[in-house]
Amino acid sequence: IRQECLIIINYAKYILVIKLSPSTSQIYFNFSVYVSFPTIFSSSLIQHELVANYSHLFWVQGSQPDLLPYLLLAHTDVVPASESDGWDAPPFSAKEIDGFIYGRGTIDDKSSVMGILQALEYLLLKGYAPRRGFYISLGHDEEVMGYMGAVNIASVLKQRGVQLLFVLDEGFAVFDGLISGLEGPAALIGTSEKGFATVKLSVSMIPGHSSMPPSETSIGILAAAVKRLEDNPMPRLFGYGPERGTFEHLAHKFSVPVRFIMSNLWLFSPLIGWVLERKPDTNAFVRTTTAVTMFNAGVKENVIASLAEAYVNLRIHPAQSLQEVMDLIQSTVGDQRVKIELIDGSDPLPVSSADEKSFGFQIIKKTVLEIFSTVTVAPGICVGNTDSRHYKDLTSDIYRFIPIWFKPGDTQRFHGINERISIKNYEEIVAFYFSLIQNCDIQKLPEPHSSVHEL
Ligand SMILES: CCCCCCCC/C=C\CCCCCCCC(=O)NCC(=O)O
Ligand SMILES: [Zn+2]
Ligand SMILES: [Zn+2]
Repeated sequence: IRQECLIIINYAKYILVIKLSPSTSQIYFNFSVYVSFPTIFSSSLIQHELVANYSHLFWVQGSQPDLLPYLLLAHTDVVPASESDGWDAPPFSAKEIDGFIYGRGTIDDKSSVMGILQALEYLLLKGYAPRRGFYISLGHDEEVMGYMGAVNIASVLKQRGVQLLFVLDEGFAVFDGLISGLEGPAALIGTSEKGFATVKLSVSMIPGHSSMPPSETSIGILAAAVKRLEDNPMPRLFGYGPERGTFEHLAHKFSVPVRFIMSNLWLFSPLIGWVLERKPDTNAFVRTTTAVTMFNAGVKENVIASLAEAYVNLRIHPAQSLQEVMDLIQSTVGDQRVKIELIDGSDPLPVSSADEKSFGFQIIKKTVLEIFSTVTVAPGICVGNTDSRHYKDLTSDIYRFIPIWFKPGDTQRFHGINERISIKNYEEIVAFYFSLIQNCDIQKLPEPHSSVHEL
């Protein structure tokens, strides 16, 4: 396992270098996977191709071509990491501390890249031949929106006339102890994801000598605009989107007084929203979030800056549209001197099925319960964005879930410091995909209880 994790981490390291030397990281990845998964690369059931130079598409042939295929998705790139931010181990060392492997990408989502491939390798070694064919797609630029990797893979599949039964990507996880009053862990399967907007704010001004400053500078005007956005969060919308279904599903797992509140969301949504907004990870369920992520201005300490720019990254609650968010930014900033530009954005994603007849949801749920018998499974709205949104023309059912455990304090590791995965959890991830691939081989789901009763 440690060897695999080292491959994960070292691979992540090379992906980071991709901007300087893409071919090096590619060669390194190919070398790693060929060495680690020889059976996959020698199996007559598997076709592997590179898309957009660096993304990987695998087709695993099923013995029953009449069964609609599905797609397992993950990505090979990572966000940057710097040891000087306060990591307990160098972020690309894969150092093991107390049963955890530390490293950028261990949660997001190299544990899934390796987990999927490892599970497939084991299945092939056992002589397993799937009945239902499936694709594995490993994008190389998810962290910069997937416009090269996922977009091109989706377009290749579309050109080939592929229709998918469902897609399973990263996103949600198993949450334990994150919401007070909720008894036991909850596996949230993302049936949708929030929209997003990246907005650039800028102020331009004639530069001059700092000894004779104007009463307001470009930096001061922009800083005030950014502060207004932080001081005036987007409206609380808890209860108006699919997050309502999540809490309805989980209601019976809350301790008694809270259970009553959770079971009556028609009355208590504002109260629950008020409680959830107190913590950044649960606030993400409540509203469109606003994060000022970049601020650039000034070239010299004695020159009035001619240009100040800030980037604001928003994640849009499903009860709002991109246009509504842009209008609110405009009115909150309320200063004509601040130029507001939408750099990129999208509305929230459609909601996938999660009922008893939903093949993808039910198979993922069954697999989760096989591995973790004590968790409660519920649908949820993923608060981050994933490559899976580029596949929405190929299927109506997209799910976002990796069985990674998040305990208190762990959500900050996502894109943060001390990202890590326990060795035990990595084993569980391999077991999850190992089981999922076999569970997908049923022809169709058993009849739901309700229709049996009707008969
Ligand atoms: C029982 C309910 C507890 C809920 C607590 C939810 C806390 C959410 C924590 C983590 C999930 C974050 C998922 C984000 C996945 C996005 C992957 C990614 O980085 N994409 C790029 C991007 O969004 O910019
Ligand atoms: Zn990710
Ligand atoms: Zn990420």
